[in-house]
Amino acid sequence: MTSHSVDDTAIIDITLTEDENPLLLDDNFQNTNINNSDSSIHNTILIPSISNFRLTNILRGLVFLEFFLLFIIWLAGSRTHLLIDDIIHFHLTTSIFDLVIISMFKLILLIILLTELEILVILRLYRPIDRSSFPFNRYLFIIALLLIAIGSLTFAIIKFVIIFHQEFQLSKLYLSCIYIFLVCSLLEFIGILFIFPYLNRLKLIEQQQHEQNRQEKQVDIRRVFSLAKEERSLMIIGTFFLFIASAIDIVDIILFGQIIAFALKYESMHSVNVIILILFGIDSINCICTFFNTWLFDLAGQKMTYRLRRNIFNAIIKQEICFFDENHTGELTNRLSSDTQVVQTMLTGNIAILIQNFIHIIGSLIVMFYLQVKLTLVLISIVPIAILIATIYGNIVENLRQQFQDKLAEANKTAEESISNIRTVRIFGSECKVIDRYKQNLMKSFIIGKKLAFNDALFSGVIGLLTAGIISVVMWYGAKLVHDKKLSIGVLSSFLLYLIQVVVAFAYLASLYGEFMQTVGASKKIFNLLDRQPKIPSTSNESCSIEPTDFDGSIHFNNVSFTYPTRPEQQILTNISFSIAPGQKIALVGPSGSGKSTIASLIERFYEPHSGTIYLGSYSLLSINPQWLRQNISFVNQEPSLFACSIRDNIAFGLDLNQISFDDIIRVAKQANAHQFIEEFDQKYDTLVGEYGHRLSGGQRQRLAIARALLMNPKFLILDEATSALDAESEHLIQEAIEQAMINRTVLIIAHRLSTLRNADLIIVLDQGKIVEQGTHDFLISKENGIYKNLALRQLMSDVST
Ligand SMILES: Nc1ncnc2c1ncn2[C@@H]1O[C@H](COP(=O)(O)OP(=O)(O)OP(=O)(O)O)[C@@H](O)[C@H]1O
Repeated sequence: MTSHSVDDTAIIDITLTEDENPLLLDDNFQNTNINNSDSSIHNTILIPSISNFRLTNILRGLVFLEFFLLFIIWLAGSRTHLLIDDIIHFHLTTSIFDLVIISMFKLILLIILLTELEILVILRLYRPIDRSSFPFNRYLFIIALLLIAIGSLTFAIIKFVIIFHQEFQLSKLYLSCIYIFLVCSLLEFIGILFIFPYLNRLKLIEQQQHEQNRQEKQVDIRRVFSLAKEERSLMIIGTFFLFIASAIDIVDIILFGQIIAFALKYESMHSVNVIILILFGIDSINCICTFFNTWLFDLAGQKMTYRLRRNIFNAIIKQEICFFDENHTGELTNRLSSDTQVVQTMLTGNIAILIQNFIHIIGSLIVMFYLQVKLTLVLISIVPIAILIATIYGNIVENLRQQFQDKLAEANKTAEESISNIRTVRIFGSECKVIDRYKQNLMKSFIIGKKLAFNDALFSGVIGLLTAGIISVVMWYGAKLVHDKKLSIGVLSSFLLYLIQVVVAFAYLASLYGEFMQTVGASKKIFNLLDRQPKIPSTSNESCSIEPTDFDGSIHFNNVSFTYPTRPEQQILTNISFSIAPGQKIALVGPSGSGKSTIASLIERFYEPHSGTIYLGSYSLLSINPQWLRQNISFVNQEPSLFACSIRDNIAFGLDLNQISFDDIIRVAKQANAHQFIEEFDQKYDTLVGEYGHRLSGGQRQRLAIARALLMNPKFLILDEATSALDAESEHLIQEAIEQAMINRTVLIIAHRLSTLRNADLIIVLDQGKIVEQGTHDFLISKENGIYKNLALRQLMSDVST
């Protein structure tokens, strides 16, 4: 495989055998260019957004530079016989041939592994399920890369330590080789540590390319941090206090060491007293700084979450109706509650811990180098191994944690569904069934939870063991130095306290990694929501801003066909054409599922037709301001849902309470025959209706919904089965109200009770999404074998039998 660039485009050439090539199986893969040549197939994948300045290329360049420099210095610095001498009489302290050889192998291995890893990640993206095509896991590649980097760094440190303490002088060229090798090994190690986030980023870029129609922005670290952009100043001031507090932690240890040193001298307590006083003084400052940094970071967190939740809610509410068909309510509310919480914890709480531990590590290492160079070098040579183990294990735990969250979310969905449908559950006596279903789903999360508990404990154990190991090694070496009279006990004590601080800080950082990955996951979901542009706008924009002042209530359907996006294979409406003249009363009838409510949804622009046009007056529905549309077209749907507030607020829901008088509310309630039952309640119009209006009867809910629609004073009124839940008396009263409300407006009624449609100007009969008959009641009833006539007869017979 080779990698090169064309303008801003990176092309990755992949040579695979026919069996191995997963891309060949993917019909949808657009940018694959396949050239057959004998037994191998040469594919070119075009990836426009992968920069040449990517981490893998920087690492490739670095190992190449390292080898090149070492090789040149080795060649230039040795005369031919010395060059051979360096190989034949190789010795760790005097030869540099080993560095050249290691860097050469490193060059070969790193280039192969990095390249293979990149291919693996990119290919897997296109065949995420077919794991059998990939014999190697990407983690294996990463482990191999890390082992190489750690091996090289450890070798560099050992060689550095050994030659640094030998008696004889080494040439400058020789020393420069050691320095180059050490610095490059360190940079390579750091670079490889970043390979995980890099690969995730690469994956994101690829996903973006692959799903071009989805407007997902790349979630990188910078973007996650941009969430707390407005709280930057609070966090900067907080960091200032944090910096002082952390610096005091470091100074504290110097003072502890001095106290031990003075105490060991058995002299007067004066010096100890002075140091104790200083210690108390600076620790008091430390407490004040800790108060300020905790307060400022927490405040920033609260502000950020407040803003983020508001923005997410705005984004959710503006989405088109189809979005809500596709997404579960529980998942969306989860974005608002737990995902924002995860981001808050990371961006404010954990950032403070990160900065504090970082300062502890850097500050402690500086002081440790100052106190004892050799001992610090021993520590530094062990720490990378500890980081490697902690990182690998941290990833395993993190994967489990992710699985646990997913399973728990599934269980929550079941619980939420059962609770919100509790009446249906009770009617069918299905309590045991839903309890069992919840238990089964919960069990799945519990099984992973058990593994997680074990692995969490093991992780703590591993970290503890590593800590103990590092402390033991450094203690042993420190004790040896004290024994050899090369180090004082006071310095060793301070050194050990610093050591503990460094090790604890590393342990914290290792545990933060998992949380950070969780934050990236949560932020990705948040950004997907924030970035998502509704496919149907809910407010006006350039394409839909018309507010027809001359709208007379007429509507025209011209060859409209439609399928629901969530069920694209089922055609719901086919070539529907009809016109509703101003002030007409039109009825839609037909068997259940024939598409009547769908027509109403299209007029409300909940969905858009796949072909054909709907006109309001002389304007296409798509060009009209959606807010204007909702003010002029009211819709009372089959299952009117109310909000958990007062009757008055429910009736006034679509309008600003300051713009309407209480008299208006009473007037429409009277029109909808709701006034009488409202007056019978103790608190009348202030009566609370409960969640979804469950404290009212079905008929009462419908009458309130009609009153709510009438208050909007719409030019066009849609009544979808609006009288279905009423008894004969109420239905009669409602019919009267509707007759009244129809004056000066156009009405579209969708009703099964054909007897209520006698006075309709036009009845449109639908069957399987097509208009099969239309005309007045008398016309349709006179048709031999007509669908309407059959429906009417069937209804008449069932009315007689009941
Ligand atoms: N949100 C949706 N997503 C996918 N399919 C839907 C959706 N809403 C309705 N459908 C399907 O569209 C078809 C027409 O439904 P619609 O509600 O328009 O029928 P209807 O004539 O009003 O029926 P009814 O008289 O029983 O209310 C049905 O097959 C239904 O399953």
